[in-house]
Amino acid sequence: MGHEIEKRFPANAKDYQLFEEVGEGVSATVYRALCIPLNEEVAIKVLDLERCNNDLDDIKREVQTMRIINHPNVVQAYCSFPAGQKLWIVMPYMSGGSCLHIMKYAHPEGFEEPVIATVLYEVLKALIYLHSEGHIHRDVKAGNILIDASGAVKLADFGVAASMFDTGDRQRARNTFVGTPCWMAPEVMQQLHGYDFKADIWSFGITALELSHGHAPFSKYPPMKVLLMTLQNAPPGLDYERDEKFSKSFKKMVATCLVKDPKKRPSSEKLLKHPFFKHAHSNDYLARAILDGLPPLADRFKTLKGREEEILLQSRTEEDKEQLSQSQYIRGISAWNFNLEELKSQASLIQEETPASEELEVNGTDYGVETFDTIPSEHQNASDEKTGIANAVASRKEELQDLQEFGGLLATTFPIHPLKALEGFFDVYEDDNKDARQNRPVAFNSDSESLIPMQQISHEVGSESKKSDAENLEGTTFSAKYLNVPERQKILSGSLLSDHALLPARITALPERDELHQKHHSERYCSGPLLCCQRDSPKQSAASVHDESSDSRVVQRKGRFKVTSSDTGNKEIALRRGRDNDQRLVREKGKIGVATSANLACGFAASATLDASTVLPTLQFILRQNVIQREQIVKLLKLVEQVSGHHGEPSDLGGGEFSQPSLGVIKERELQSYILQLQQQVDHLAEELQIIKSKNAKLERKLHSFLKEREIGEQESLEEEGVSSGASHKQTEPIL
Ligand SMILES: Nc1ncnc2c1ncn2[C@@H]1O[C@H](COP(=O)(O)OP(=O)(O)OP(=O)(O)O)[C@@H](O)[C@H]1O
Repeated sequence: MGHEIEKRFPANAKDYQLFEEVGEGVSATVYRALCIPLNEEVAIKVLDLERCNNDLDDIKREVQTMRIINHPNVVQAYCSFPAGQKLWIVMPYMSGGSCLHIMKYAHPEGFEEPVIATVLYEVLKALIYLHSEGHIHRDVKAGNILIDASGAVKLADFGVAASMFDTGDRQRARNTFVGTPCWMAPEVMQQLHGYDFKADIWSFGITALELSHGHAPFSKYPPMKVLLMTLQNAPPGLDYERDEKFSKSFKKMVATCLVKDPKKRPSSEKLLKHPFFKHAHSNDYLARAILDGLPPLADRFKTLKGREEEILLQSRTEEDKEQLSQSQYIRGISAWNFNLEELKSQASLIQEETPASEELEVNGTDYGVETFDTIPSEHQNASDEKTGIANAVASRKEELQDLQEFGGLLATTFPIHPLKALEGFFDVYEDDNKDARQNRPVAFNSDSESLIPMQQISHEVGSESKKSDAENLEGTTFSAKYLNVPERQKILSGSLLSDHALLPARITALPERDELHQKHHSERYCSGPLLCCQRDSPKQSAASVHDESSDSRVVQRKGRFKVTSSDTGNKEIALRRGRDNDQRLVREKGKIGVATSANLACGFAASATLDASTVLPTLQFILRQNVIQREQIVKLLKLVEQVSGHHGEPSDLGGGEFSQPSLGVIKERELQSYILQLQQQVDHLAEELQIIKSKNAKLERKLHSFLKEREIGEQESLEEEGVSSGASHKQTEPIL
């Protein structure tokens, strides 16, 4: 089927006519469009690769997953191709839009139970399919549940999906922090033991609550607070009194999904057997119940955006951060940004006012109640105070130094020209920008590697950028506020694709809106990768709109971490959501580059040329890198914990000062996580070995039966020959 689709849908931008914008995510804008040769309405997701903060791995994975999946409840990609600096993904047009948009537009208090049962039933079928195929969706939420005109429900957005069959580095990437905080399972947040498809079951439970109330639990809180609440509160659920309009079986179904221990959550298959889903209705019912009377999707989308902008304007004057978060939620972008100062205040908010309203969301019956106020006794040991402070200072210094060293270690590369890096991956690679490329200082030869070391690039590019790259490589520093950096730097939880990046492609001209976005760009809340970036002044940000080279400020990227530099000489490091924080060294034609693991998975030729002597150092390099990355992540997480005032280790310093776990504890944790990592690697190798062994056994059996068959065949033909020669012999005998 996939092949037929690819054949049917042309992979060329000129065969499509873009109409209105119908959706916007962190990384993409979605348009209604017409496939001209087929006269078929489609949706086109347009990603700006040059400006996209997403790893190319993520994009490739998204496209790859969308292409191979084939299920009525999952949005499949018809085809994908680059168009200019953008990547277009052509897919079925779901004219009802997302459940989130329908809800925000017409059902702000949530849907009725039969509607919820119907939607969730279909989503669960999608999850059963995905899980059976080895995929974890990792971003199940109302915003990713799409409905078409006939009421058919499909799960969309594979931007952060992972494969259970990933091995090695990719598999370890499942220890990463991916998803959207409100819907994110605790084990995904903790990153301790990795996670599996049960993470989707948690998100499914949260989505059930979202559809019931019109918003996800904790959605009005900033991300850091959401993380802490999810980890420390009892799981949210339907309240037996407050949610009395909902049936007991619904409440129970939600409660089975929202169990903190993933092992105790049911599989998607098992969940489908829950009595609640007996209340599911047909697609027709759904269309009648929630789509009848709604204006066209593009109009609804415009209205919702308008509302968001109003809130955005208000929040600018009132500094109402929660409203900002809510405004993004309304539009369907679970996108937030926050700075470390804010984290501190958020953390204090949590301590000061654990909200009664959230307690109501707790399924008080089944779960032990853990609260933020509960301080383990070891935290209260006053004698640790002095040591704690000394350790805090020493450790902070050490961390700062380590982080700086880490910055130096980031002399790894990122595809400077994403389209080129993706060449051969999409259905068609249009090198339609050759001229521009020739004039541009990029580090690609026509047939060369897509990935070249940054140092090398800095030699090859023009002198301007040579200088700045060299500077950046030399003097990379961290710039988080509490590490003595300017306040204007912010952390974004999100892969932010700035709106203005897509302005030229926009069909719907909304000058006021665009102006607004330029004006407030720096304050938009974005979801996706955690990203610490420069908070540009409106002037700077406007300049960056037109400055094609602005991306060149990114001088180093390494998984979650991105080191950038600005013209003013400020250096910054970006902390990005590590959808895939692994990188691999690729040797090809004598050059060394660092490629993300999916590059290899996608069959880049480089890996094929490796020989045994290059593999070993490469693997050692990867291992070292991973260990370093992991350590840095753990450190940064700890720093965030300190800022928030919450950590699980001794020394509550009181007096509003940061608490600081002792150096020994930190080292111990690091070692533990390292051991864990090694264990996982060993497990994996064992798994892989097992798979190879069973493949071998299969092949041996096949070979054996083949040889046997051949032997039998030979024997038979010999016998036949013997018989016939015997017969002829017999015949000739009398003659002789
Ligand atoms: N096939 C489609 N038909 C109609 N609308 C769509 C379609 N695909 C996506 N949309 C709309 O566009 C929005 C953004 O799309 P999508 O979620 O794929 O982008 P994204 O950048 O990956 O989002 P996210 O912020 O969740 O990472 C969706 O929430 C939905 O409202």
